[in-house]
Amino acid sequence: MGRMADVLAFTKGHGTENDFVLVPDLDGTLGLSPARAAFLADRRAGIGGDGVIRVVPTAHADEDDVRAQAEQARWFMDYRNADGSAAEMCGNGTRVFAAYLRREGLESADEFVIATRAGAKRVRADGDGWAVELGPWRLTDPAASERDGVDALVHLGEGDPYSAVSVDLGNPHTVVALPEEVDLESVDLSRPPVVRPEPPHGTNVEVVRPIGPGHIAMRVHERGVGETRSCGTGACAAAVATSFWAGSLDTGSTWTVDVAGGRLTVRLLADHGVELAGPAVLVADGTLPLATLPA
Ligand SMILES: N[C@@H](CCC[C@H](N)C(=O)O)C(=O)O
Repeated sequence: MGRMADVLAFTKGHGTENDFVLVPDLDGTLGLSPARAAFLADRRAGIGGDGVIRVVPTAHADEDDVRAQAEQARWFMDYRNADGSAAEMCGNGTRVFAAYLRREGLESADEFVIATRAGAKRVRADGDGWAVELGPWRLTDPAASERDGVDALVHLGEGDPYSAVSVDLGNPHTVVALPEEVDLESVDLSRPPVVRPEPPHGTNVEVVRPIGPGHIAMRVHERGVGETRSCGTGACAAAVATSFWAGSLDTGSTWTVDVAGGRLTVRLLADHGVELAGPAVLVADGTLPLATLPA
């Protein structure tokens, strides 16, 4: 499987409607330039997705620190955002990647480790879906955050900026504390949020509304994409930030996180560990003539 002489095989999948185009590159010879990734993610001219995942043996990864994970993890999730940029991590992507590896017989166990740019991550089958350990999380600026729970201001559309805290999940997140009087649905995520101080590598912005004990709703603007219907690392960052603001980063606490595309479960673990659980759906398979792809 993978590539026949002149076609590219792909699978379309999603996790809570955060959708991906998976392309197998089982011998590590597929060139996936930013332009190619962006073409595959294009919803009009290409296949369409929030991201593109190249499925490649860890031993064939370009990056030294990814190849160093080869002893633990046979397969590397090479994740690209819809604009073609590489991202360190994608929580929903890890579950869809795991479902793909199992369906294709590339992994056979119910629990295994995958390689990512943010380090090796353990995935396990969890009912109909998959769970993944995404930690360790860390506050990006512990000194500022611990002073008053805020280390950034986020401008969303017109009006005053909102207070936020930045959480690193391997990729960057800025979680906005939405004032009670502001309706989550009214927030303008049609344009990229402006974050100050400006994060050096950009950031994903989550806007969070508490629903009840251990329950939040979230919308997200993803770096390299735009507003998406879910973000797994974003859900973890939102649960961490909400716990932090509440002053109770209790190990073992479980959060239900409602996103536009469904529901995720986040569990805070010891030593800044965090587990994300939720569905992983493989929707369709197809092929594309290689000649239609940009170089
Ligand atoms: N949707 C993902 C995150 C994908 C990467 C992100 N856009 C970034 O650039 O960091 C998730 O489920 O975590």
